Amino acid sequence: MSFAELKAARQGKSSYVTQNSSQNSQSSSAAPSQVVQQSEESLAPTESIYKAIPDFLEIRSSSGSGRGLWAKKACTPGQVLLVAKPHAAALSSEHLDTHCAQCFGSETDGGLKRCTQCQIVYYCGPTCQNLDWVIHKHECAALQRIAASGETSLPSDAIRCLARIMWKRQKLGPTSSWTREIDSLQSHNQDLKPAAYELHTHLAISLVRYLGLSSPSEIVSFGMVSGADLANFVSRFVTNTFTISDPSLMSLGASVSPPVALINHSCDPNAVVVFPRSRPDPAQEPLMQVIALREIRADEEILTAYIDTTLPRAQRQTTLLETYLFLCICPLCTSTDEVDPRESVWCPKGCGGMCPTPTEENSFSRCAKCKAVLQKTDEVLDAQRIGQQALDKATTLQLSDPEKAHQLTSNLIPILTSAGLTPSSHPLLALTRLHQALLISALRSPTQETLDETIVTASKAFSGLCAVLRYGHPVRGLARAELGKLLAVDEPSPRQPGSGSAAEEALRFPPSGVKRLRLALDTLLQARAELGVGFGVPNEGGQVGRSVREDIVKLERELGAWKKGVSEVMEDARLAAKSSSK
Ligand SMILES: C[S@@+](CC[C@H](N)C(=O)[O-])C[C@H]1O[C@@H](n2cnc3c(N)ncnc32)[C@H](O)[C@@H]1O
Repeated sequence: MSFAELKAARQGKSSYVTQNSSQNSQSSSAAPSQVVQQSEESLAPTESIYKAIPDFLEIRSSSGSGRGLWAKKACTPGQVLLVAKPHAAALSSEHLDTHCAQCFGSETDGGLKRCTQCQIVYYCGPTCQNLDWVIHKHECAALQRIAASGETSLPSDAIRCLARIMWKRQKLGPTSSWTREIDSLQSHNQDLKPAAYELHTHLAISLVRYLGLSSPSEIVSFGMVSGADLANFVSRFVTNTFTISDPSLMSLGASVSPPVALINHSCDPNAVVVFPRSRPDPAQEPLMQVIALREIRADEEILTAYIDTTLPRAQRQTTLLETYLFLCICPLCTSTDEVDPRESVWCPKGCGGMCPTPTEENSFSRCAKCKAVLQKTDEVLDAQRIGQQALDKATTLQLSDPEKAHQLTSNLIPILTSAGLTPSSHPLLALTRLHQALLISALRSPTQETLDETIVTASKAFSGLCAVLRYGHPVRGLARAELGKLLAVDEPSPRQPGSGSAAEEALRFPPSGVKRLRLALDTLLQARAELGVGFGVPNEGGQVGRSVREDIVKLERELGAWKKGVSEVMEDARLAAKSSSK
């Protein structure tokens, strides 16, 4: 449900206003002394083919993290560093009938038309269908083959993306710059651990089945000579694949872009990869953009985060090691700070400081500010354990059984909060964000209570995110925009005096009446500025930034009308007082 629909749903209720208005710079994880600049002469032939890389960036290699992209000149927050259309992209199965398979636009942008042959993929219209036909003609046959075989589930987005690369590779040939860029992606095929090897083998087998290959020799037509080539190809894909997201960061599918894949990882990144869809051109979308999150110095490496950096260090490192085969030594992973807000508990004495969350191995913990020792370590450990279990379960259930998922998040959040976990601490932050998403999707005809509960949850989630993500991060900007939009949905009548002291009333959150509208406006103005960084200054916050700007205009109008209403009432009162005194 959109916020506009939500606002419309709330308009059934008499509206207060309507009545009155009659209307730091981080260093790279690679050791600088080991960085080698790749001059044109020293570049391997494949490395000079990245046409998307602008002049102010260059490829350099380091012994720690291989090739990477480095800034030759200083860059500013919100600067677009790199723009690239993925070499290949595939929608995940649940979005095949809600998004265009070519430009990834959603059905809400306009009606979608189904491919009459496979009846599985959809397009915005003939333009997108024609643009995609060169690859879809193979895909269409493969999808029809799958349907005819009686298979009930479709191949995953990973398999469909891999197949799209294979067909394009077959069309363009092994010497095209497109294929050379794909072939230059890093592969970890030689160093795979058993679990990863199994995953890659499974992917390769599913791919061969989907392509309809019946003998090993058929692989030759794709420019590969052996099964080892195929294994390498799959390994390259796993190491270099990107999730395509919509402008509100909902995951839509998988993609591969060799120039963007040159960027190495940091858990405290100086850049992000987004798909802002600011002025969508069907031939160019889904368009990836790498945006600077902060000032980047000349000779500093561009680093993005491959994983969710709101997670604690151990979880981040496990994922990076399993999927990308490296041990992260970024500043966040090697920090010796006493407390990481991702793993923190409020001071037991209430001084406002934080203690590191205790662990099974080390249960001693004390406040970093006043040094008070944390006593209830078992309670914290239990809360974390059951919180993680509930989070896993609620995440799995959120689409199939949202009520059950909501029950889990509602029950667990108070337990974790009373154990003292801070809003930015894992798994409390993740549970709060999930709770917020579940509340929003259930807000069809909200009551004042459900709306206010959603606003309180959104505010807690936002404050947790602010402690762990730097200003401008798109996740933070979107959370701020969501909070502002929720505050703008309604402006309940000011609460009657008597329900609390004036001071208590002033502190109540969310506020009521015009104070709520002012807070909404203020939050949306800040969200617009923050989205402007995370989605790139020239993109003006992307699609969400655009809708925030529209909300701001409406709110300013409402506030203007409210002010006018109040001054008219005051004037009437003044005139009445004057005439009665005569
Ligand atoms: C998407 S690629 C990045 C480009 C890659 N360095 C190259 O040479 O093509 C991901 C791989 O780069 C390496 N890598 C990325 N970030 C790293 C880091 N912070 N430390 C060490 N290795 C890293 C890992 O081998 C990882 O699997």
